[in-house]
Amino acid sequence: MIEVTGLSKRYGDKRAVDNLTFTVRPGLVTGFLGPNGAGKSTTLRMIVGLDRPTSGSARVCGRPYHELPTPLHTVGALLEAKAVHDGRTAREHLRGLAASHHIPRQRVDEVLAMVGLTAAARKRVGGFSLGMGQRLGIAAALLGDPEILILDEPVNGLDPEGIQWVREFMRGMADDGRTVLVSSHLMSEMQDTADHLIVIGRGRLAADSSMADFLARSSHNGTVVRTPHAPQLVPLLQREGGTAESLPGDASPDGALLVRGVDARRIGELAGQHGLWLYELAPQRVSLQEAFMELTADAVEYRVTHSGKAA
Ligand SMILES: Nc1ncnc2c1ncn2[C@@H]1O[C@H](COP(=O)(O)OP(=O)(O)OP(=O)(O)O)[C@@H](O)[C@H]1O
Repeated sequence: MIEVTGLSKRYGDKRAVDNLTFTVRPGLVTGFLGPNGAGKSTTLRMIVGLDRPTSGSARVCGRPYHELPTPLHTVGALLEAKAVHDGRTAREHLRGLAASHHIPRQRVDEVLAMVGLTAAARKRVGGFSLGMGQRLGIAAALLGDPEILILDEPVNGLDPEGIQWVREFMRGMADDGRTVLVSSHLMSEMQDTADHLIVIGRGRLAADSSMADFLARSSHNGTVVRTPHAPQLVPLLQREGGTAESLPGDASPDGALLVRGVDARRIGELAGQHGLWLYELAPQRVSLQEAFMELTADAVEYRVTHSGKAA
């Protein structure tokens, strides 16, 4: 469990993180999203004690990071590319880390196997591809068999096979009851991976909800309905509290409607009860990208109106 309470960080006049409060629960993959410069990395760095908050607190397993007796056994973090001696091999690098944290040597070979780097254990890290470097970073995070994993952009630069691997790895960790907090710019990737979302904009909390609820709130939701009987169907939908508008850009002779507020099943029932023909009844699957853009655009607009000038 990670508990962030009233967390703020100022750099001079800049509020990089502004009064954030949220909880990251075990057993779930929690996605941490926000536009560039929103304050994600700063927040993650404060959680793992690399940056000091201006105010507020971040606790992992009930304690501030610096009070954890054995931090590597509690939190494993992959933040920005770590400083690694290029001349060392992957195994030497991990053995160094293990030794300084009193972790038995054999754990190094275990984590190398977990991330698929056994064959590269004797290669010098300087010759590693970006993807191998990411795997090595994840191996380092796993050394202490931590309850909590924090991954900042773990799929950056990975090929599709690597992305798939990270996705399955995070799912496995969450299914195992661990807490997984992951930031990513790749919305399609997050949509397939995260159970829960924390979204920030300009350092502030913009959303803290399950993936399903986050998507359900989007105005992009709706059902496309194609019917020659729109004049009869639309009042029926309105009576049920729904709205119907012409589908933008649609030029077909039957005209398509985008219906909101009444689900596809009920639309079909209404049409059937009144003998109205439907040529198409298609619920729209809103993408995380669309829902995210909508939310973060709103946050910016709100701030402009609120203060009277662009913040
Ligand atoms: N050491 C620092 N000194 C001054 N400003 C900083 C410092 N670190 C971060 N910032 C500023 O704080 C804000 C938040 O930065 P941060 O890197 O946390 O955002 P982010 O959401 O991780 O962005 P990105 O997605 O681009 O990585 C930015 O405006 C950034 O310029």
